[in-house]
Amino acid sequence: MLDSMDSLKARLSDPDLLRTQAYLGGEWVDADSGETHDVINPANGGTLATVPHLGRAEVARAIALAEAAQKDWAARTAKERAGMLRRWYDLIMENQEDLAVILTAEMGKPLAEARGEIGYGASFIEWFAEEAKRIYGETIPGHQADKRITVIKQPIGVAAAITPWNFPNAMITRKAAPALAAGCAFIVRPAESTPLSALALGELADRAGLPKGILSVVTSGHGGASDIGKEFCENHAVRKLSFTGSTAVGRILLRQAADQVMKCSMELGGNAPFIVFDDADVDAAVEGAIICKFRNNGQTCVCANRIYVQDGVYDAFAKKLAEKLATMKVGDGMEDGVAFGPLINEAAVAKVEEHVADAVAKGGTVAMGGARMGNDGTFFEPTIVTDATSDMLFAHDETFGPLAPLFRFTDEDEVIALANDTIFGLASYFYAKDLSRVYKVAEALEYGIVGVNTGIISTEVAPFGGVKQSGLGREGSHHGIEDYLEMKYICMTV
Ligand SMILES: O=CCCCC(=O)O
Repeated sequence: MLDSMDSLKARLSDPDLLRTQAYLGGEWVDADSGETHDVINPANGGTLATVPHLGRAEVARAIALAEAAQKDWAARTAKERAGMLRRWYDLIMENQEDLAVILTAEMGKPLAEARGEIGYGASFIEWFAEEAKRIYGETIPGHQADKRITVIKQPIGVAAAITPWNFPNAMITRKAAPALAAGCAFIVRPAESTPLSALALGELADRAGLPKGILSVVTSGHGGASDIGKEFCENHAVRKLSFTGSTAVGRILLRQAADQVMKCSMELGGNAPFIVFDDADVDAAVEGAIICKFRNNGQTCVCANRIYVQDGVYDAFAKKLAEKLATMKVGDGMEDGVAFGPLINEAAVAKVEEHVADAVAKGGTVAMGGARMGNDGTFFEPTIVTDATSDMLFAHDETFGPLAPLFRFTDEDEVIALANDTIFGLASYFYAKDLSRVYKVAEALEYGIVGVNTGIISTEVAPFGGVKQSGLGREGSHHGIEDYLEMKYICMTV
């Protein structure tokens, strides 16, 4: 059982990957105040490590070091930057198992899923190492006979990021890789519950030879995020902020960043609809729903939050979903065969409980699960609520847990209106076979991402991001590097 630093170290082939100091300008440091905070294993409540609780002063130093290092980094050839990123990628893949163990220990997702996240996270580094060499400019025919116009793209400068606990590796690499490939310096404040994965990435970046100051990992505990967020937003050297997390926090950061007109990328909340039409392959839809609703135990911004099933297949879908879920094991993510780990903390469990109780009070039926499990850890049964209706909390609020509410619908226009009836617009999914329906529905859904006959939409090659209050900007794909670049137009008289 991983419930202490010693037990975690003993499980690693390379215990030096377990870093417990912040990585600031290429050095491993403690907080000026000496304060630390604990990193807890959600599967058993054990303390895995303590890491520094940095304040604004240390973060300001990281920013100054980043600013000092960035111009040299940007002046290197794209090939040089790409080579270093490629070394970082190789080291991550060589250490995939250890990184997955660290990730499972601090976050809870099953080890197989953690291995998948390490591969997914690394894929952004591989991808953007290649994209570094394709930051092309433009020539534009002059507006006068003696004019020549060219457009070049340059790194924006120092980029800062605040990342979430649910993907402690991939949400860092998806931001760091395009930033570094573009020639920016990058500082990340990882979530307070999952700093160890971030620090391990820092260790491997160091081994890959990234120049000092180009990457910093600044850790802090409860309450520290808002201080660090303020430093990121108020420090004039920071020219770009990228955030993945809740819409509520995203709004605060956007307001703060407005004072120095900082470029922002925001990957915020979702409330993904998952629609199963009568003409769908129901078995495929059940498979898709399991992956999409229960990935990371429902704790993913692109997880289905509302499952709409058409009358003709409603009962069959509900039955098959319950049968499949009944075969899947809940437990400590380090154990073999576990499909669903613990939720991240007590508050997460309380939210699922609240959504179940609210649904029951409003006429919903708990067809499966519905309760927390055991006395230790933060485990919750995979849950299905049938007879879900639009007045229930989960219709408008992301549950972020293993609760699948099944809404019944009859008509295509009706379900599109229901699916779009939210302030969010990140991911959506539907299952159908009729080709004209597929086109029509895909176009009508007001979301940045639409999965058609698939429950998995995440890949480094596609632009990930939302519309409405789900965010600004896109991550991944060839578009993902643009957020870290500025265009400069040069007008020349010849
Ligand atoms: O919660 C959001 C993390 C995004 C995970 C993904 O890339 O699929």
